[in-house]
Amino acid sequence: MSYDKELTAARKAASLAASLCQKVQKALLQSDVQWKSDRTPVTVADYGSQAIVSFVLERELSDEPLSLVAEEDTGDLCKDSGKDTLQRITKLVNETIANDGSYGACTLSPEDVLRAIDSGRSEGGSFGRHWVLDPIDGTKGFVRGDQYAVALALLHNGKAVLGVLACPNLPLASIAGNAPSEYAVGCLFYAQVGSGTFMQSLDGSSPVKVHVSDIGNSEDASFFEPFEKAHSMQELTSAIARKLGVKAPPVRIDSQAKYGALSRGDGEMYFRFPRKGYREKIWDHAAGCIVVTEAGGVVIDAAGRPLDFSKGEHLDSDTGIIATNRKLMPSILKAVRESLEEKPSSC
Ligand SMILES: Nc1ncnc2c1ncn2[C@@H]1O[C@H](COP(=O)(O)OS(=O)(=O)O)[C@@H](OP(=O)(O)O)[C@H]1O
Ligand SMILES: [Mg+2]
Repeated sequence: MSYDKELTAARKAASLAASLCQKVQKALLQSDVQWKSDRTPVTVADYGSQAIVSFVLERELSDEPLSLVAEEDTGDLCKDSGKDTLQRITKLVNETIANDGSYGACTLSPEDVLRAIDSGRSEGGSFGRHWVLDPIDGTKGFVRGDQYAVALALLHNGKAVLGVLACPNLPLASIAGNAPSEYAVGCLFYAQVGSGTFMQSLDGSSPVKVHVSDIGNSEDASFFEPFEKAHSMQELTSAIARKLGVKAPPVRIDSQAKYGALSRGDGEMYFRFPRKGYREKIWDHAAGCIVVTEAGGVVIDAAGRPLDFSKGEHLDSDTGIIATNRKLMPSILKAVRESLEEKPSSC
């Protein structure tokens, strides 16, 4: 089955959302950042990005009802204190649509923007088609001025069948070895089941097919992990790396830009071990997972199982996530198992 039409719409949606995010990040105002009840930040760009993606998918795929599982909702924007923020988001969304030019004189009202954001309230599940969106993955990185991604995937009967990652600050050339890059930035990765993974620049260069690294000796391999210490146990990942004889220091970058970088061979492994009790969300992995697997890689949990996106908004894995190439996976799983057995149970 082909998802060409859906992929074209997803690339357009993620690219437009990324351009809104770039504009906000360049001149971020203090009032653009708010804190959610789970003590994570949300910005006008997270909301604007979600509204744009929902708008573009509705417009481009109008022959099917949109089911969207997305991170943000309008709870805080509907309060009186959210009115100015909603005006700012509406302006950003309309400017982005006008700049694109393909939707004529279309202008969204604040109510249209609220509706577009709230169309992301679907619960997903194992039947039918569900879009999965993180409008800004790595909001902390976004606020810091670092890496972030717009991550959009389509699930069909519980499986990710296409994924798009827009990474506005990721250099087009390899970031291997954490080397500061003088190259242009702004990458769009996309994959469709059975068709491989491609990367192009966000400003529209011709796509190139990408492939994960084929290094099979872990001593020559390097690994990615979350930038934020609170998102993964760095003492555990360094123990795993020691067992594998990895010499290179960890490459710590925010968001699913890690999956994108891995898919083109900038590094060989991505280790993610949240602390006990944290439940992973499908929008933090669905797009990245298909981008890596279609590039020849593997993404599994620490128990060796493929990620299951069919259970609603959460992944049922609570053991950690590993992405790598096929050659390295067996030795990594062994090192992970041993390191988890040695780990103090308080972690
Ligand atoms: N405690 C904890 N443990 C693990 N993961 C968490 C945790 N808290 C948040 N999150 C989720 O992490 C998303 C950011 O992605 P990363 O962890 O890969 O990036 S980072 O380098 O740490 O910033 C981040 O995505 P966004 O909220 O979209 O930014 C969260 O979904
Ligand atoms: Mg987010």
